[in-house]
Amino acid sequence: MSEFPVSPATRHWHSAAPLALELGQHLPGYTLGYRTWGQLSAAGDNAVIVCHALTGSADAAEWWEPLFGAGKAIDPQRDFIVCSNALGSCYGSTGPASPHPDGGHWGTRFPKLTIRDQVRAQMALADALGIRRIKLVIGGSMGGLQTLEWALLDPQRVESIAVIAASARHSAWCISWSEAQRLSLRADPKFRGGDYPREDAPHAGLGAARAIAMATYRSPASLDDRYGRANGASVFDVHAKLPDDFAVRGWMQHHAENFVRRFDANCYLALIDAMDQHDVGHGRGGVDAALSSIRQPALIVAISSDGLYPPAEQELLCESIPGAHFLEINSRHGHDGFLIDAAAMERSIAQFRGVAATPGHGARFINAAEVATYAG
Ligand SMILES: CC(=O)SCCNC(=O)CCNC(=O)[C@H](O)C(C)(C)COP(=O)(O)OP(=O)(O)OC[C@H]1O[C@@H](n2cnc3c(N)ncnc32)[C@H](O)[C@@H]1OP(=O)(O)O
Ligand SMILES: N[C@@H](CCO)C(=O)O
Repeated sequence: MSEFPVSPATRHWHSAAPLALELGQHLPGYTLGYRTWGQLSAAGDNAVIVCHALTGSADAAEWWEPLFGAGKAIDPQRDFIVCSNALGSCYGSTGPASPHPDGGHWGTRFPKLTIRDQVRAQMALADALGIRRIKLVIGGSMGGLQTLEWALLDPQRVESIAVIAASARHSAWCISWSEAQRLSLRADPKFRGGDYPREDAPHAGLGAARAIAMATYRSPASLDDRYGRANGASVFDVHAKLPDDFAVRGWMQHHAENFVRRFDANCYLALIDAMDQHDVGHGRGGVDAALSSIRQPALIVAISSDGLYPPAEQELLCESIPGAHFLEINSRHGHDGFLIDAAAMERSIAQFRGVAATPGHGARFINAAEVATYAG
């Protein structure tokens, strides 16, 4: 069982069958922590799969609360909703922090994963739950990368996808930020090449990596609104003792300190490595060939201020996936807008699913043909 904060509602499914991994190794059985909401229909055809972001968990109804509920885009009265913790993470699923079959933890023995491996594990869980048709796969950020792979790996079962704040392949920009985080983590002498004792983990390095990531998840306007000099005294932390105790420093330190209590360093590396490997075109004749083979209705959502996966990357997805719809959320919060401003896309997702008439407030909803002329 995980020492990290797994909600009591999380259930655990164990596969005794090994998982052959894309990069050549295998897992000799694995566990996925997962949660469900609603009832699976007798025909097994009303599933919705929710895929979480890098540090998320199976608790989708909590971190994506604005999308969930009666009459909402994701409705437990209509849908059988499944969210599983990603393989490689530490909220109930097998990852580097999990026990190794031969004793101790997997740690540096954990094999290299890809986004496709994570999705294949989720597909096996869907099989075990008796799911025959999936009405929608939806996810943001890492969850969006998984959603694209779901469409390509399980085309017979997946009926539609909603891909949010994601890209066809990880950009050099994203990979460079991952590397800055790896360098910070590895610079902590307590990291010890990944073979750190559980009770003396590299918290300084992991916290620094999270602080770097937090800046990339927001936008200049978002941080300035909250902590900028125009806000006068609020530029300084409420607990400021020194003239340079800027509030934004306090915010970053707070996130760094919180994160090391809820995440494992090797799991973090496993997940960012998997994200950096992401390329839907790999082994499929290139990005355009892969995307143009997607036959399911697709909703591609961009966050207007996302500097990490900028809207141009979602426009590219939309241009290559036949008939895809492009939606831009007006959010000042950058990449994290898909969490912080989730309410702004709820009606549009409902409309895409055919359960609401209008796209709602705070979002533009345009057809693929219009993307070429879309000026932001
Ligand atoms: C088991 C799990 O937790 S995993 C499942 C949930 N987590 C996820 O899905 C991961 C993704 N989540 C996130 O990245 C974030 O939580 C978000 C994006 C959803 C929410 O972001 P926001 O609500 O905007 O929070 P924000 O980044 O402003 O941080 C607020 C925190 O910073 C603190 N803070 C803000 N300014 C300062 C400051 N100057 N000094 C110190 N602390 C500060 C606040 O007190 C608050 O603390 P709290 O979270 O302990 O209550
Ligand atoms: N803030 C989110 C988004 C990362 O893409 C997370 O930590 O999972």
